[in-house]
Amino acid sequence: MGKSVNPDLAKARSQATFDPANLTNYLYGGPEKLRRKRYLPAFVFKELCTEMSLTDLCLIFLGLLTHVSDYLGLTLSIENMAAKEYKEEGFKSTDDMSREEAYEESMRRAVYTNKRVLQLNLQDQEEQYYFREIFVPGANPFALHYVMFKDAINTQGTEDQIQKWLPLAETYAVTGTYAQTELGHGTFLRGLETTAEYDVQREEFILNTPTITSSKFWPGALGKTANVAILNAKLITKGRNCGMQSFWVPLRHLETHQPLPGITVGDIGPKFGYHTSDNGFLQLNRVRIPRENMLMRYSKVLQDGTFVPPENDRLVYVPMTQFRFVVIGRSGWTLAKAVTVATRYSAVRRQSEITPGGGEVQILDFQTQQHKLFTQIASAYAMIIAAKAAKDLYDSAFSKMEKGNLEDLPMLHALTSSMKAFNTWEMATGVEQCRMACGGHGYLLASGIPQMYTDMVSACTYEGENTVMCLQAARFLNKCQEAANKGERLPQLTRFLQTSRLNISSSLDQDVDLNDIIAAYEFRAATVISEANARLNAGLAMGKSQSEAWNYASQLLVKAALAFSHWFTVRALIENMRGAGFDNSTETLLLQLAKLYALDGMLRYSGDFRKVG
Ligand SMILES: CCCCCCCCCCCCCCCCC/C=C/C(=O)SCCNC(=O)CCNC(=O)[C@H](O)C(C)(C)COP(=O)(O)OP(=O)(O)OC[C@H]1O[C@@H](n2cnc3c(N)ncnc32)[C@H](O)[C@@H]1OP(=O)(O)O
Ligand SMILES: Cc1cc2nc3c(=O)[nH]c(=O)nc-3n(C[C@H](O)[C@H](O)[C@H](O)COP(=O)(O)OP(=O)(O)OC[C@H]3O[C@@H](n4cnc5c(N)ncnc54)[C@H](O)[C@@H]3O)c2cc1C
Repeated sequence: MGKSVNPDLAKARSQATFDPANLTNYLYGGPEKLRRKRYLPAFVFKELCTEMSLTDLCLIFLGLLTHVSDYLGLTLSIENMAAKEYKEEGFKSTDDMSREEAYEESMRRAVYTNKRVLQLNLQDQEEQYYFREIFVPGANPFALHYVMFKDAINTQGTEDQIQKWLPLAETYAVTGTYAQTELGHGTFLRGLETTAEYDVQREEFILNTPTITSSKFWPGALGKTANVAILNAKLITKGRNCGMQSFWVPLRHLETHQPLPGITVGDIGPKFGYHTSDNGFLQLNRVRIPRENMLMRYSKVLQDGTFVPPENDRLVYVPMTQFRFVVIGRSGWTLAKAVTVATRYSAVRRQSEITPGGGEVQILDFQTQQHKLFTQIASAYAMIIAAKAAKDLYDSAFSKMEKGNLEDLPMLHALTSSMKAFNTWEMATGVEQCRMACGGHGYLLASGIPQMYTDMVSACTYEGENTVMCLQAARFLNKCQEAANKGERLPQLTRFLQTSRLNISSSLDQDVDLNDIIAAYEFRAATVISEANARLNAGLAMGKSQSEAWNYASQLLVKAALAFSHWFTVRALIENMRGAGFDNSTETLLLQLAKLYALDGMLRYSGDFRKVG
């Protein structure tokens, strides 16, 4: 079955002034990674789609080779193709299913992909993700298992604990979740009420959710899927509260999957999106676990109940920081998918005339449609590239941390917190703009865009509510501003607070200089951070306490964190586009895209930029 390309789409593509393969290779990390990424889904569909002819498959494969943008769209049609041919009970779209049926269908697909990942020995996390994403396009019931559950074991467990537990997770002998949030507290971790009291006689912890508000509430996979949790609770030993620690807590019987004694678990009910994730609740009624079940990489409880504190009590937060990086990256790719669908649609949708009597035009010809979409294409590239830049910083800092050097932890926390907030808010706005750019058809679930929005917009809340994350980043930025005020040495990432000057050479009648763009964003960030610091100090001068003055300045502090992230993103985009070794035509285009992104940002935040001249 040959798949003919719509002539309007073909025409639009034929006008490209660059070779998409250059970009695709860059975005996916090189030709070999890209080949693997494309091979995996085609391999699976060939295996699954009993009646799909080899010709079809070659067409798919060729289709994947030509246009990355088309790849995503084609993926959706492959999935539909597979929908008819799926070998087992049939591969049905979950759009028309009840929540129960949708969960079961997603679970069926996820279990299939889990088995195949093991049989194919796919070690690389990205390859695993690509393989799964095709088959479980919405929320994957195993998402917590794949990421936070295993990351917590790897980052909080001792070597012995990793040796013991990680193989169980890797082979799905257990299915895990990360249970931290409670009904009464999600943001304020020091307010968590679940207790883990050490019984020195039996060398066990007694886990308890003493109040209704202490019930664990929200963790993914808790409703039905998970049989073990990495659970965060307040450690009490020798009568002393030793703060939040992590514990390996069996929840359900490994054979019968029934809740274990003292455990009450269930699903929290329908949500705005993320329908195929069974977010759940958990109550613990004096459940006992052995002392060895506390994750003791950084802090320990000795047999006699002595608490050995961590070198830094923030190390228990590392799994959240790690996952914020995943969210930062996924935000850009989610927007990339949405704007790919909307742009392809805009090439094939003909509606209205530009010239009366001239016939209906491709809606992509309207300037307003181009503005809606091209700014989002630019934003998707900016977020993907800034996420790579942030991850490079993270990797270098994390390798130092693993050797015990924690000096970069505050910078890392500030960067992940602010970028997670910035990227997810920008993604949410951008995906919604793409949906609306498709008119009525964008409102159809079949377009794929509504689910992208309803699933991923939750990232503005989970992993640290965005406002709270901005305020966390602002703590670091404000400290840096105070140090700058005293002429002290600053961390590399914030030295611009001392050096940024506004000496723009560009004039309005010439093409703007890219260095001027970076300077403008840097100066805007420095100015907003300085203003927030001044507001905080003004609050103190008015006699407010430190916390009251913080609250008094908090709106500006949030703006400071977002201005910092915007600068980091613009700088990463321009510097990576200039240094990526593209051929001239591709580099020219990408720098145009970078300018579009930066100048659109100046228009959207024109108050800031006009204020700083
Ligand atoms: C293409 C390939 C991709 C590969 C893989 C992709 C797969 C996955 C795809 C996507 C799948 C999607 C699945 C998503 C499922 C959803 C999962 C969601 C999980 C969760 O939501 S888990 C729960 C998250 N909860 C939170 O984040 C809670 C937020 N609250 C807090 O962190 C804290 O309460 C606080 C930070 C807000 C406040 O902390 P505290 O009370 O201690 O008070 P302070 O503000 O005074 O902070 C004290 C000092 O500690 C520092 N600090 C705080 N946090 C950290 C940290 N994380 N790291 C380092 N330092 C930290 C503060 O800065 C303070 O220090 P200071 O020096 O005094 O400033
Ligand atoms: C889809 C989804 C999946 C999730 N998965 C998990 C999971 O697997 N495991 C898990 O443990 N948790 C999970 N969560 C819970 C998530 O981590 C929390 O919802 C999140 O941390 C926010 O906490 P909260 O819900 O208590 O909101 P709140 O903190 O109550 O936020 C409500 C409002 O209060 C404001 N606010 C709160 N504190 C401050 C402050 N200090 N300063 C200014 N404003 C403030 C916020 O900005 C927000 O506007 C998930 C949530 C969702 C939506």
